[in-house]
Amino acid sequence: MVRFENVGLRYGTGPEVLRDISFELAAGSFHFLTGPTGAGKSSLLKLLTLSERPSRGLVTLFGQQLSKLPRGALPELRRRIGVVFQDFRLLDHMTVFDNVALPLRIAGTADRRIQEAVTDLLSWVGLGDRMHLLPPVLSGGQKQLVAIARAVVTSPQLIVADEPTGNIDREMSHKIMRLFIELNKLGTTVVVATHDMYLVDRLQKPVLELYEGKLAEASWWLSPDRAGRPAPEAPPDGPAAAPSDPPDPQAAPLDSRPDPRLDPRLDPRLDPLF
Ligand SMILES: Nc1ncnc2c1ncn2[C@@H]1O[C@H](COP(=O)(O)OP(=O)(O)OP(=O)(O)O)[C@@H](O)[C@H]1O
Repeated sequence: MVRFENVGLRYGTGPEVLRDISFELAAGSFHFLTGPTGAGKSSLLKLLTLSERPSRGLVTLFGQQLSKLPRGALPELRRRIGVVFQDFRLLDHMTVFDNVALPLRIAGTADRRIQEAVTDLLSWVGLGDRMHLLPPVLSGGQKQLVAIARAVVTSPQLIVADEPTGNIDREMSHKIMRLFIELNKLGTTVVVATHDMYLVDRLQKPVLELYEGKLAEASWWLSPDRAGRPAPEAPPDGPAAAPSDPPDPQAAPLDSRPDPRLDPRLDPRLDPLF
């Protein structure tokens, strides 16, 4: 689905902000992208969403090597990618319905089909009663849900989300992540950039970790320093621990977060979506 080989990126004549990036994402996989501020997460997502071209190295998307494609071929590839931007990028003068309908209208979808698809999707994300409002009257989380609905309405093969849970409360974050998990279950490949290590630890999905423009060698869902215990040996083809592993009673508490054993809503084993 996605393959990066020794990719580098520089903006203009500036220094390389991404260096020697190599990884592969299988179709239908779910990955987090983490790293400190300025590590290069958004830049990597720009490469993934074809907003930037690499300064060096090879990027292959949907089996097509980008350097071999003429610029005219990019729009067709872009239509296969749903992007959720950090700042939503909703059109404030258009209703929630029209924002979500826009990609379908651009694709020339028939009105009746648009009506059906957008209404269903907005109900699915819990905004069925907000369809005719303008974005400025929505909460941050609701805007994020609209942005996600717009990104997925065309059933893209790849969804890329930049900080989709930034500045919203825990409950809404969970709701948004559940949406991505549902879409992933339907076969969509998902990449979510986040600073929220709580979600990363809870969801137990593979992690791409960026530091100063480079990918960390081993990128698994749980780092030893976050768990307060040594990491188990990572198998070559899977995460360091099975998602179904029971919590380790000897493990140090995960900073100040609530103990999931005391709050069933936070226990991944009790939540079929986690
Ligand atoms: N358009 C641009 N022109 C020049 N430099 C840029 C541009 N966009 C990003 N950079 C630089 O690239 C580096 C990586 O930035 P990027 O936004 O990718 O990091 P990030 O990990 O997403 O950060 P954050 O977590 O704060 O969103 C930074 O040094 C930044 O200043």
